Amino acid sequence: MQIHYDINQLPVFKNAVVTIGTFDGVHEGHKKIIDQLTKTAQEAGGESVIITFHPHPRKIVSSSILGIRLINTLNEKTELLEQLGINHLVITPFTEVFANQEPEDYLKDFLIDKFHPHTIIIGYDHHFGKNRKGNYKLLESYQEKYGYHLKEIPKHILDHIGISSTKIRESILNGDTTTTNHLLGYPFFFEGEVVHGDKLGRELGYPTANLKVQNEEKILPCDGIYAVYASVKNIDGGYGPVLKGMMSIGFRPTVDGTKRVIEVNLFDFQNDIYGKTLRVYVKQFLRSEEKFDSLEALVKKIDDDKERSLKVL
Ligand SMILES: Cc1cc2nc3c(=O)[nH]c(=O)nc-3n(C[C@H](O)[C@H](O)[C@H](O)COP(=O)(O)O)c2cc1C
Ligand SMILES: Nc1ncnc2c1ncn2[C@@H]1O[C@H](COP(=O)(O)OP(=O)(O)O)[C@@H](O)[C@H]1O
Repeated sequence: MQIHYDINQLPVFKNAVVTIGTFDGVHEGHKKIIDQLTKTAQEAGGESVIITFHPHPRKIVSSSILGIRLINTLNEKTELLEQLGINHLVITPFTEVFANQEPEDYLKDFLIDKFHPHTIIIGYDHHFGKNRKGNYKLLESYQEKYGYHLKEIPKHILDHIGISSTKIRESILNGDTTTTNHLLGYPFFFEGEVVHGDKLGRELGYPTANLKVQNEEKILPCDGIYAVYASVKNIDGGYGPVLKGMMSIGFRPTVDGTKRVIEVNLFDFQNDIYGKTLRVYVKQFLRSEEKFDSLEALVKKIDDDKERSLKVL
């Protein structure tokens, strides 16, 4: 997959079959559209092209959803799309100027001039251009003039997809790992830098890598204890072996914690990984955080968490 960040330096696409969307989560619904994209491209003897936007358009055009948290960072989305056999991913900078183009200008100056599409695959309710005035009908009316084919993604599929993204965000925030991972088609994951904590973990017999998540847009699971898989990121950007472990997110009431921390204890692991990045795959919610009367009681519960984790991992 070729990734293009500069829309003024795009190659000349061969019979481009294009679809446009944010694809947050790259979930099972998105995969249906992408299947159709790659199939159509094959039939047309052309290249499959996904046009996506960054930052998320809703951050630019809708002040009410400024705080929207995303299932994937841009890098994660790119990585997931890469696995789906698409030829080109075009990451279009979504600016106010871009958002305020007249729909006809967006069609001519952006879609036609930059992509010369053979086919545009689009949802019946897709909107574009200033005040979201552009729609499927407008694309239909220019079909002959610009000579592209148009394929509509039917309502029932789009409804399903819209519901999925919202449902996935809700389920992540509710600790419903079963729904999250089922709709995504893969375990929800995030990354954080391993930072120093209170050094109590090792005394309890459970050292925990405390994670600082850099990307403020990334949605994170609700407070609680989870069974997880995790991989340490290498300097070259690759990942080490997948390890089993358990994660605690919360305020740690037993030790009178005052800020939310995310910490992971890895099984059969002894390395110093301060400063490294850890990717965590959130497999299953185990329980909510509790306040224990003693550290012994906490450790006993963590022993039990480990046993339960090993059963589901
Ligand atoms: C699997 C697991 C479960 C935990 N459950 C709780 C809990 O229910 N209540 C709580 O106060 N702290 C809980 N903790 C947090 C511990 O109190 C924490 O690991 C300890 O304070 C060590 O912190 P440190 O890494 O900053 O040294 C849990 C930690 C882990 C790894
Ligand atoms: N099995 C393990 N799981 C998690 N971290 C480990 C493990 N073994 C060693 N470590 C290292 O120990 C650190 C955690 O020890 P801990 O006493 O909890 O200190 P801190 O309070 O700084 O997190 C981790 O950041 C990591 O570098």
